[in-house]
Amino acid sequence: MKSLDEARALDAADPLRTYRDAFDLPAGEIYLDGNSLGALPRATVARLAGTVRGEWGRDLIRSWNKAGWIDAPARVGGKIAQLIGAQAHEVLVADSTSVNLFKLLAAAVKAQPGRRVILSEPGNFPTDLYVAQGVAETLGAELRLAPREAIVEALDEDVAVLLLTHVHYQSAAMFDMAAITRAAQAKGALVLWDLSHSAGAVAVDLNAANADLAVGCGYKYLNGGPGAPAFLFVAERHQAALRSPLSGWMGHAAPFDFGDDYAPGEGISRFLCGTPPILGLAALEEGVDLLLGADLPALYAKGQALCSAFIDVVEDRCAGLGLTLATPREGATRGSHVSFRHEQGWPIMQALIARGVIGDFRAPDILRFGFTPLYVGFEDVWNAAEILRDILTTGAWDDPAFHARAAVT
Ligand SMILES: Cc1ncc(COP(=O)(O)O)c(C=O)c1O
Ligand SMILES: Nc1ccccc1C(=O)C[C@H](N)C(=O)O
Repeated sequence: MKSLDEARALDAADPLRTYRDAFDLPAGEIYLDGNSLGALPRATVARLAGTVRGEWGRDLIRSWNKAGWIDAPARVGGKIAQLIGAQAHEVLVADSTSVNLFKLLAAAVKAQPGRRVILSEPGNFPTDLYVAQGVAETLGAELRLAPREAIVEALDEDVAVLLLTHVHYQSAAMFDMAAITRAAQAKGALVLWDLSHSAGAVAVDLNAANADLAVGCGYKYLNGGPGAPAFLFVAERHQAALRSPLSGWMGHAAPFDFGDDYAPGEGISRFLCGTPPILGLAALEEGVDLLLGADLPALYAKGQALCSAFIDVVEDRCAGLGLTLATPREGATRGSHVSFRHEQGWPIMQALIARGVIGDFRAPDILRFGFTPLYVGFEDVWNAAEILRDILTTGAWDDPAFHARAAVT
């Protein structure tokens, strides 16, 4: 992409262009952080008002049956299944990604008594590693880390489960899900994929890859809102054997029998724990419905094209200004965000945010830009790169206000 005119022509030809109007985005800003918190769909505002005023306010307790509240985790899970190549009854919305990691890791380790190792890579998203450490401590297992180039060789007969994030949260590098799954299964291990940066961003086909287990966030590309409930996937063939370590009543075979003894529910329902967060589920359903209405192959192609355009324009217009690409160049091997390293990454990102380009910073030196194809366009790409160039060439980032650190990055 060589000019603003070219960017505008690409937007004019974009079949997904009208989706931007489905979001309530602040005027005058370029939002490039949908990989951390997706934008607000306009329909969500009305849906939440209806759920709060009508279902909660008027129908009260009757809404568990009347408004289908009790079925929401399976219903919304079944919709997410369409985005990740799973069958409807293999996906459930529940808890947070961290809690779902705990449930599935513990279930996978417990199901294979002869195997005591959880294998992952250093630099995986922290919660994945922290939860794995907690599971290992709780079950007397061990967390083993191996760099991704050596991950296949690190698989042996001690590994119960391989835990990987499909699209890396910093570099956006994407694993070959089918190949890694095959290699792990050949050694008798299960694989748990964290799809937080994949679902709604890139084509995922869990069933085609013969995947075992997966989890993912609801508040990134699914646009479910801050703290939206997460999802989990358990392949049909594993559902009868795996048991949730969090044996709450909503995962019981007959919660409303109120018996004293736990009996796991049929199928994936056993991975529910407590009462589902209905407001969060309602918001998430709106975000997922919006995605399901879109032409998904076109959506993923646009995400790749936006990222490639940003890489090209930044490398061209910001050449010699201290940025180094930290993301794979090849579109098919990365997710829908782009990272550049710069030794002054933090103040540069604060200066960008002050100019209305909302990305984020990841320690130690990563400037991260998310390109959510439903509401980001090529003109945004061009303008964001131009503002970045201006900040770098003028040195505007070197202001005390931009050096102050915030609690949440
Ligand atoms: C790969 C990955 N896993 C998990 C999470 C978060 O999990 P939780 O929603 O439990 O905070 C994130 C982002 O926060 C993430 O990027
Ligand atoms: N849940 C959050 C709450 C506050 C700030 C960021 C997050 C993120 O989701 C970070 C994201 N997972 C990341 O890839 O960095």
